[in-house]
Amino acid sequence: MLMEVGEWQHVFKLDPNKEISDEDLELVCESGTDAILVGGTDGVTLDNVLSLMSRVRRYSLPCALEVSNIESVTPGFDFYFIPSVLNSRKTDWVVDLHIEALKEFGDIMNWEEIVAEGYCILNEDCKAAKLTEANTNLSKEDVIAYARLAERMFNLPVFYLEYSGRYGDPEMVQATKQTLEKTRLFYGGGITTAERAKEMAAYADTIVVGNVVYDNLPEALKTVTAVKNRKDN
Ligand SMILES: CC(C)=CCC/C(C)=C/CC/C(C)=C/CC/C(C)=C/CC/C(C)=C/CC/C(C)=C/CC/C(C)=C/COP(=O)(O)OP(=O)(O)O
Ligand SMILES: O=P(O)(O)OC[C@@H](O)CO
Ligand SMILES: [Mg+2]
Repeated sequence: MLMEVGEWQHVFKLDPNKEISDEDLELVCESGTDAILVGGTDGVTLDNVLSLMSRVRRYSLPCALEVSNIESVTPGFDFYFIPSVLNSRKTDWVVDLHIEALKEFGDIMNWEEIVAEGYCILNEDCKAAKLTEANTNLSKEDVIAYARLAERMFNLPVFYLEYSGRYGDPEMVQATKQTLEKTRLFYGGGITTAERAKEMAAYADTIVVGNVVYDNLPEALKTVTAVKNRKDN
């Protein structure tokens, strides 16, 4: 696991397909968050990725691309996060698109910059679940088995519990965290307040805050201090 990524506690996920003003972007990048993850499910193009990357690059924090399609991959990011949706019903989203990409980029990839993520999507209504035909009807035992698959069988550096757009079950996150030893647990979904950020950060290694940046920036900014000022920090 890359040392630096292993230290991230709080990350803002910015969607290249959404508008953000220069003033708001400055507040986000200077909030004290550990990194910016650029990614979204739909409408992600080379143009909007390049534009957002160059704007984030004015600030000194790490900037990573979470690859959602091969057309929008471009040099210039610090890291490339590569999702595999472990609970997808279609192999495209688990390995097939990855094999196609590796045939194209495999020879020139800098593996130091690559972070493979095992996604487990639990909100059936989010775009990522619909696109990937994820089986979101999972019990705690199922999720624990996916976490073990990610860590013990696939040796993935990141297991990502994704509830995008909906606040998840803290008990599920706690149980997953207790299962994992080396693999880092990312939690994302519905973190819209400092309280929620604090609650999920007590279990997940890294919390990812997305839509609230666009819906309520002052609340989004409070999630950073909520995580960074925790007693156990
Ligand atoms: C030239 C150069 C520098 C090369 C770099 C090398 C490199 C990084 C090459 C790529 C290698 C590689 C193996 C790529 C994988 C290709 C690929 C397309 C994989 C599939 C990815 C995937 C599973 C996508 C499905 C959607 C998904 C999980 C997206 C992640 C982000 C996410 C969940 C966003 C939130 O979405 P949602 O809330 O549902 O919707 P909104 O957008 O409205 O928020
Ligand atoms: O947009 P929200 O609900 O904060 O989710 C964040 C992230 O996990 C989405 O991929
Ligand atoms: Mg989003």
